[in-house]
Amino acid sequence: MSVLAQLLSAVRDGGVEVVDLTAPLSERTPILKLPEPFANTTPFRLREISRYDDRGPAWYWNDFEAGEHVGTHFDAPVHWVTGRDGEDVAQVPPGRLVAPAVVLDASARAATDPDFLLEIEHVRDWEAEHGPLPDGGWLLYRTGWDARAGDQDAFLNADDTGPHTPGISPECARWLAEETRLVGLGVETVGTDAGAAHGFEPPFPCHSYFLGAGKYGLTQLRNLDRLPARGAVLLASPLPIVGGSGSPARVLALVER
Ligand SMILES: O=C(O)C(=O)c1ccccc1S
Ligand SMILES: [Mn+2]
Repeated sequence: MSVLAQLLSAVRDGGVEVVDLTAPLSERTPILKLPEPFANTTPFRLREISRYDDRGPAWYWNDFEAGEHVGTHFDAPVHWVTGRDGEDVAQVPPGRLVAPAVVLDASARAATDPDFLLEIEHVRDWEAEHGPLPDGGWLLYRTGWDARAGDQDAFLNADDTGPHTPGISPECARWLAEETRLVGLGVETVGTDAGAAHGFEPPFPCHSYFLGAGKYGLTQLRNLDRLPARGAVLLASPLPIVGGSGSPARVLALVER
């Protein structure tokens, strides 16, 4: 039996579970809010064209509008100034969209400290227990933040000092981006950087270092608690928007049960 036939058989018999890591996309999907004077993205919105009526008797269809960086979405290198000469989302090689994924669980720390930042030592501790980060793979950073995704205010968790959501320190972001062979970073929060990252050096270090290194980001993931620390295969499916900086994406994980 071919490898692909074995995979399909395993999916059908439950030996391999397909776990959906994608948040539902609707007008209630939380969006990033940048402070003045910066421009902001457009929330997701459906606009009905017809629904089996005189506008179209036998068909239902909609237009939709949304920013590239709304909901569960893919960040391409060109999204950041450090990656301005890199791939746009249509240029990402399809072979890089199927890759191993590991999960680093910091949910307990994030539960007590919404500004928690992952440091190199935390990753080293994870590797000591679970083995090395995967060559050409994704680091999925589990914080439990997906539980807040149904409430924009709770998800962004902002006060008069700005958003407070967990992330990665500049030092750790640089090390992960420039000194490991990861393909990208996936998170549960609204963006790959911590809520306070506008005040870091460099600002938004995960964007700056990962996209500057020709790597990718995935945001607003969910169900990371259903994945093993290592062994899952991640399938990321951004739309190939020509010239685009990213795209809403369906993200699936294959997990052996
Ligand atoms: O890539 C994103 O969705 C994102 O988080 C972002 C977008 C634009 C500006 C800053 C940030 S921090
Ligand atoms: Mn983005």
